[in-house]
Amino acid sequence: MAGPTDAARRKHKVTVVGSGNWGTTVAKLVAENTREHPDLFEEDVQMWVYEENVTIAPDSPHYDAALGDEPQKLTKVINTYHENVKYLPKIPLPSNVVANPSLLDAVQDASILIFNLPHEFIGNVCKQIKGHILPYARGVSCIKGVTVTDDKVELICEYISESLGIYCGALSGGNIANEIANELWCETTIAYNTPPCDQRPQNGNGTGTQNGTSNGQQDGHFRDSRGRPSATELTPLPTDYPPLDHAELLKLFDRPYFTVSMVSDVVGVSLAGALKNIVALACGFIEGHGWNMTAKTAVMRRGMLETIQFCQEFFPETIQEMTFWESAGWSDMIVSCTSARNWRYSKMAVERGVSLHEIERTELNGQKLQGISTTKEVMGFLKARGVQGKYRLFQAVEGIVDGTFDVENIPQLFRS
Ligand SMILES: NC(=O)C1=CN([C@@H]2O[C@H](COP(=O)(O)OP(=O)(O)OC[C@H]3O[C@@H](n4cnc5c(N)ncnc54)[C@H](O)[C@@H]3O)[C@@H](O)[C@H]2O)C=CC1
Ligand SMILES: O=C(CO)COP(=O)(O)O
Repeated sequence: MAGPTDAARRKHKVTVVGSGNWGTTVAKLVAENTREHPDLFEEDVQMWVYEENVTIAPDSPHYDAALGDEPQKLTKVINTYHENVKYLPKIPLPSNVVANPSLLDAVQDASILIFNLPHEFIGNVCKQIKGHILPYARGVSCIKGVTVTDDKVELICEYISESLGIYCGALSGGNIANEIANELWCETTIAYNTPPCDQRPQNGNGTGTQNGTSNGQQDGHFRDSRGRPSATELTPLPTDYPPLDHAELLKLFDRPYFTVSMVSDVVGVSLAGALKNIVALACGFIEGHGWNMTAKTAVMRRGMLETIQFCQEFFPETIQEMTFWESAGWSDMIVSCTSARNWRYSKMAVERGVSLHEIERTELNGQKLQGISTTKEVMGFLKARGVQGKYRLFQAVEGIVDGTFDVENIPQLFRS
């Protein structure tokens, strides 16, 4: 059947759910791309902002003497000055990033939902938007973390898929938001298995997927990221929209300063991104204690082994070891253990002799350390199964966070 003419085509409306350091950066790069591809995407990108009041410092170019230090709504400041002065200061945003304090209004009619907020808030967000999104919306989760419910560990993209009844892929990589916002080159990984019901014939050669990403299921029924059947029926993307496959996702996310690799291993990409935050805390503790790069590489190596072990033990169905050589694997491990927030602030905690919670409260200005909750969640899951002893580095990190294990004893973990 012939598709719609260009004139009759709808375009994808893109919404970023979240506006922290990474949320705002991703909104920026995606908005640059929606401008460059008006045939595929609506130009404006909605960015849901968890509304709060901010005060503009007198040395800021946006300081208004008439208002002085009177608090202003963050959304209003972003839409007026095109800058997220709290979570991504000094980075000009394209004017087509539209900050929206209403979650339901921001997601309304969006066919592409980019979830990008600390993982502890995703449950509440999904509860609020369930039933208020397009049934055929598609998601990409940029969130690094897991959800642990009823003694089960779930990938964030899986959780989103199941609670909203939509397909959701995962974006993760060695990505420091401030560097990418400053357009310093890096790469990332997107795992997205185009649902069979969305696949369109392309150039007469069958489906439009690359890299053999089809999950092999043709009836429109929803399968989770591990290929398991679910009772939920996935609503196909209507054919008057442009297709949404790897080629279109590259057009949405890839920038000259942000190189995207598309893969199919949603489990590996998601878990590598979540678990490296535990290892990053360990590296910060190590360095805060006075050890240096050689000690950190030992911890990174051990952390990667425990990460792969965790994936193989609990998610054996689709895990692909090559994923750990993608940006989502070793690149993220290295950058997180040498220059990201979980490393930086756990180092500071040891240097100052205060708890990580205290550092998060006093130093991060509203930003979150995902490693703290991920350690607790993952260890809770391992303990419920009685296998915590097989994950000695993760266990030690939990002990250090709780004050029951001394950083000094980390080398003992490496002695058989
Ligand atoms: N910042 C970075 O360099 C990178 C972050 N990530 C991941 O991106 C995800 C999002 O992190 P960031 O954007 O950096 O966040 P952030 O840590 O910079 O900011 C925290 C955000 O949480 C929001 N918030 C606070 N309370 C909330 C509530 N009750 N409900 C909903 N939102 C609330 C704040 O408004 C703010 O937008 C995380 O999973 C992180 O691991 C991934 C790659 C790079
Ligand atoms: O995921 C990240 C690096 O790839 C960012 O990590 P932090 O949250 O520790 O800054």
